[in-house]
Amino acid sequence: MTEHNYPYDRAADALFLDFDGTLVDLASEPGGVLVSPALIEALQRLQQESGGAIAIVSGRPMDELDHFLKPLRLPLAGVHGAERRTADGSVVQQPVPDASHLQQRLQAFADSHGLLMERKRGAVALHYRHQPHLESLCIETMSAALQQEPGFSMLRGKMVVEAKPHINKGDAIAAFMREAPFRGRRPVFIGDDVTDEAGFAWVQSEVAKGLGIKVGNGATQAGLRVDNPAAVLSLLQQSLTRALPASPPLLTPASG
Ligand SMILES: O=P(O)(O)OC[C@H]1O[C@H](O[C@H]2O[C@H](CO)[C@@H](O)[C@H](O)[C@H]2O)[C@H](O)[C@@H](O)[C@@H]1O
Repeated sequence: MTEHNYPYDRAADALFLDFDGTLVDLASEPGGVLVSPALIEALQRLQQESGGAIAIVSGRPMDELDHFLKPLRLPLAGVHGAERRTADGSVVQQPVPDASHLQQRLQAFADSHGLLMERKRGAVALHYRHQPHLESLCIETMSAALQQEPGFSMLRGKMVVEAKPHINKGDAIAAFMREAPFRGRRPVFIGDDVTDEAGFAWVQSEVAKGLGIKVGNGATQAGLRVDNPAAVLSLLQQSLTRALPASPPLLTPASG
């Protein structure tokens, strides 16, 4: 890997990180993810040594991200960008449609099928990890419910189907990139899921000229690929300790 395509340079780049499946391994329940002290330490040092140009961009609400990442207070985008905390600590809430009817309707469906439903501000997630055979039914039910509820987009993730406002992770990263200390840097986004493709598309656009790094298998438009959250942590740790370039084995071309 040459210096030119070095995957992340803390002095010159702005780093955007997805949470589930990227920084932490997926768990059977949303509350069950484990955050290692080594990850907290790496993120803390990166925040200090990158001039604060690091943010988490997640489908989760920001209060959950704060909970899992405590004692860190990082810039955050939650609910796929519907809410953001900027580097100076200001909170920006995007206007979102009222999700209460949708949540009510889906709660009845979830209860009757023993599914887990997550309520978020302006969004709702229907999890079928414990009942994968109900995937099609969940997608059909969400799709039908959204016919009655304009203002939401349907988004499929890992064992989950979500309704969220018409905003995506690309919009959230673009908003950070208009602000200090991100402005003027090259955006690098690391993510693992279909929900991260909008982020890859934006960072690799002609406007942003950045880099997307996909975690794990699956089709992607990201330029590079890394194996799993453990390898992401190694990449973050390497970027703290090594001069350019980092050792190549962690990253491979994503090729589709
Ligand atoms: O954008 P992300 O940070 O990747 O968040 C996406 C969704 O992550 C969570 O669900 C996923 O992780 C759970 C814990 O590992 C897992 O049980 C579930 O099957 C996954 O879909 C979270 O619960 C959602 O709200 C996020 O949108």
